[in-house]
Amino acid sequence: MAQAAGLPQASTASGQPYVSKLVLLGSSSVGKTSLALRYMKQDFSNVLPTVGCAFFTKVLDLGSSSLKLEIWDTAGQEKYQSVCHLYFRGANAALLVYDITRKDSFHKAQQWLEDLEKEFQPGEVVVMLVGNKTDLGEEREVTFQEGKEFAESKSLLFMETSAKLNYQVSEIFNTVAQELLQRAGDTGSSRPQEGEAVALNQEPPIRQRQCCAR
Ligand SMILES: Nc1nc2c(ncn2[C@@H]2O[C@H](COP(=O)(O)OP(=O)(O)OP(=O)(O)O)[C@@H](O)[C@H]2O)c(=O)[nH]1
Repeated sequence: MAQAAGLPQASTASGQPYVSKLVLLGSSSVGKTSLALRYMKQDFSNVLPTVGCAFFTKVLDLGSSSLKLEIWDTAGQEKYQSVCHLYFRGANAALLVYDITRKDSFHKAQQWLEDLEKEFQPGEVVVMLVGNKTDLGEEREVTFQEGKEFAESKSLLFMETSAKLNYQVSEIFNTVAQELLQRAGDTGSSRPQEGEAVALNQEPPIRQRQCCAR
């Protein structure tokens, strides 16, 4: 279904940050909450499964521009699936998270992508595939190459992370934020004019980044 209400837009007045909604999607226990907590609070601890959805905001300073990210951490448990679909309405960006030690979670991330494709027009949302738990390399079931190839085939951004070791966690959010700003037409040299509303869905589909890293 295409977006009806709540079109993904970064509305801003002069001097105000762009505002973008980012949703974390993926199977239960892949580490969505842990990635958000690591990024927001530099913390890693055993967390309880998310019920429904948790919400964080963070203002990123990206050179001459700033972006207010509203991070929506959804519950991965099957029983919350229908609720989670409500949360990704109006999203500007999505992180499709899987656990590199669980093939099933990789397949589930692919299903989430199909759901996003039903909800949004091509290129309307910045999507990054995120393979988490690289610290558990010995138990790996999804190779880096598999993740990268799938991401390339769908023109997604791709990175592997470890929330536990704080490996590439800020990078995933910063890379998505940069992509959002670029799509908002910000060149990094000027702030948007007062009252200007920038639609994030006017740009062509996502470019493949050379950001894949082990
Ligand atoms: N080894 C390792 N464990 C991790 C990592 N990230 C998360 N975990 C652990 O994985 C378990 C699940 O993490 P959560 O962050 O709750 O996962 P979630 O995807 O938010 O789960 P739901 O809320 O059920 O959707 C917890 O025990 C975390 O401590 C990581 O990078 N490495």
